[in-house]
Amino acid sequence: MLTFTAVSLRYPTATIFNNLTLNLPEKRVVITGENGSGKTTLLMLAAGLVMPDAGEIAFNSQPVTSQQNKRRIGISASKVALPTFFTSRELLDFHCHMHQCTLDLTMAEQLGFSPFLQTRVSDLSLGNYKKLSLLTALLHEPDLLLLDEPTNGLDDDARHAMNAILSDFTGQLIIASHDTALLSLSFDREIPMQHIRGVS
Ligand SMILES: Nc1ncnc2c1ncn2[C@@H]1O[C@H](COP(=O)(O)OP(=O)(O)OP(=O)(O)O)[C@@H](O)[C@H]1O
Repeated sequence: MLTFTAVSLRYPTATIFNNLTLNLPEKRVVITGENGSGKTTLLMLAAGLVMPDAGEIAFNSQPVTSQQNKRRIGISASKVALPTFFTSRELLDFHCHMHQCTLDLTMAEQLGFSPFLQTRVSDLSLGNYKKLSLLTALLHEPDLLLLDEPTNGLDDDARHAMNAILSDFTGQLIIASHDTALLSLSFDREIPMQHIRGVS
């Protein structure tokens, strides 16, 4: 279960969260909202990649920044940039080394990514970069998977494959999206950002 307790975050231009308390016990959650409403920021906080000014964010009762949770959490978001100097395969090897997992290329094959494993990350097309980002979120079999607009940039075949992969995912899944129509998934809870920020 993911919990935000009295979380505040202010950027120079705006207060994004003000004393937000939010419990997410549901397995499959989709967060909706217009551009700039704070969806990505919420996921970045949940991944421990953005620090709140105040408050605590925990997964299964431990801070998301704990060593144990770093291995349990997977995130794919455009703001999480991939190192460009690796080939895709090198990056996946490195990722699995860091997360102590064995590299299984089945998902890469499902997403139609196999022909691009030897391509340098800097040279990937937008859609293939997205696939690689999704692979880095998924390969270590996280217990909490945070996906920002997971279908953005994917062609039809890859989108179907992604939906199938996510249907089989057994951990907690939190998706941020302004276009849920492209996700053929059922969710236990849909929360508009307006509501999250309104109750904060
Ligand atoms: N590092 C930052 N510094 C200052 N402001 C930021 C920073 N990151 C995000 N913001 C601002 O915070 C607000 C929320 O941004 P965020 O990216 O979380 O929205 P979003 O709902 O994911 O948007 P989109 O649907 O366009 O991806 C925006 O006004 C954005 O400009």
